[in-house]
Amino acid sequence: MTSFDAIEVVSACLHLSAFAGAVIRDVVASGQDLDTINKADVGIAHFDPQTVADRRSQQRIVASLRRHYGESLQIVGEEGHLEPPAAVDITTPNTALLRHHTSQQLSATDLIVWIDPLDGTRKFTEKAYDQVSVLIGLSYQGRPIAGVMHLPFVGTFGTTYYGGPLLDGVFMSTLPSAEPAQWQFAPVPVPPTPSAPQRWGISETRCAYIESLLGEDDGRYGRWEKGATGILMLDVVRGHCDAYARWIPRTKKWDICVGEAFIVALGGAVTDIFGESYEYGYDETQHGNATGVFATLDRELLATVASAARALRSAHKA
Ligand SMILES: O=P(O)(O)O[C@H]1[C@H](O)[C@@H](O)[C@H](OP(=O)(O)O)[C@@H](OP(=O)(O)O)[C@H]1O
Ligand SMILES: [Mg+2]
Repeated sequence: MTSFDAIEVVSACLHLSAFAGAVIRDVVASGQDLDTINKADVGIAHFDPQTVADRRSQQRIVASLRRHYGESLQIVGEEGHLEPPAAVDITTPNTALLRHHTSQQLSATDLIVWIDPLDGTRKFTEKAYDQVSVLIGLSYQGRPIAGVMHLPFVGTFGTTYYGGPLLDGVFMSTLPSAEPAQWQFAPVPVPPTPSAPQRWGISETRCAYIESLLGEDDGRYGRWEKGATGILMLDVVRGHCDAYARWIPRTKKWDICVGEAFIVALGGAVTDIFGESYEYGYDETQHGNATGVFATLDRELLATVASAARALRSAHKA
C-alpha cells in the first residue's frame, strides 16, 4: 500500500506556496491583463472570478507535486483541471524543511491535499492585496491535519504560516528570501481570552442570517469585516477577531482546511453553523460547505452560537 511521510508533504507545500506566491507577485508587477473569467454557479454567487494568477499559482503547485509524488497523491485544486504549465512553472519541492518535526507515514488512500491557489480573488482584482493568500491544506481520514498559508504581499518575499495538529502548533515567518534554506519559523502564541464584546470575522458580502445571529447591535458582538475566508480564519488564529462566521454555502473545503488545521492545533474548533463537523471527502459532492462555517478558539462561544443558529433555523421552518 502506498504511503507518504506527511511531514515531508507539508515541507513540499511550504516551499511550493512561496513558489506560487512569487508568480502571483510577478503577475501584478508585470502589469499584464488579469484575463479574468467568472466561474459563478448561477443562483449562488454573482461574481466568482478566476484570473491568470489563480491559474498559474495552481499549475505551479499541482505540476510540482505531481512530478515529485506521482499520481497516487490525491489532490483537489479549486481551479479544477488545468493544462500542464511551462517549465518555468515547475520546481522540485524541498521536502526537508521540517526535519525537526517527527515524521508520520500515512496511507495515500486517506490523505488529500486541498489547494486554493489564490484565496480572495475578488479582493485581488480590487488590489486589496493584503487579503490574498495561497492555501494548501492536508486532510487525513476526513479531518484536517496540517496546512500552509502564504501571504504573497506581506513582506518582500511574502509571509508564511504553517501548522496543525500534526505539527502541534502554528508557526510563522516573514520570508527573508526566496531560498527555503534561509527560512526560520517561530511559534504563533495562542491569543489571550477575549474581552467583551466578542468580535466576529464576517464577509463583506453580507448574509442576513449572520446579521440575525449578531443581534440588533445590542453590544454583545462586534464586527471584523474582510473579503476572503483564508485571512478571516487566520485573524482568529492571530486574535484579531474571536470567531469567523458564514452561513450561506459560499465556502469550499479548500477555503477552510488550512484555517481548521491551525485553529484545532491551538485548541479551538471549526464546524458548520450548527456545530457539526465537516467530512473532508475527495468526492466532489463533499467539497462544498452547505451549512456554513463557524471557527473559533472559544468552544463556549461555539456552543452558544450553534444553539442560536438551530433556534433560528427552527423559527424559519415553523
Ligand atoms: O477567492 P476564492 O479562492 O474563490 O475564495 C473565496 C472564498 O472562498 C469565499 O469564502 C469568499 O466569499 P465570501 O466572502 O462571500 O464568503 C470569496 O469572496 P467573494 O465572494 O468576495 O469573491 C472568496 O474569498
Ligand atoms: Mg478561496
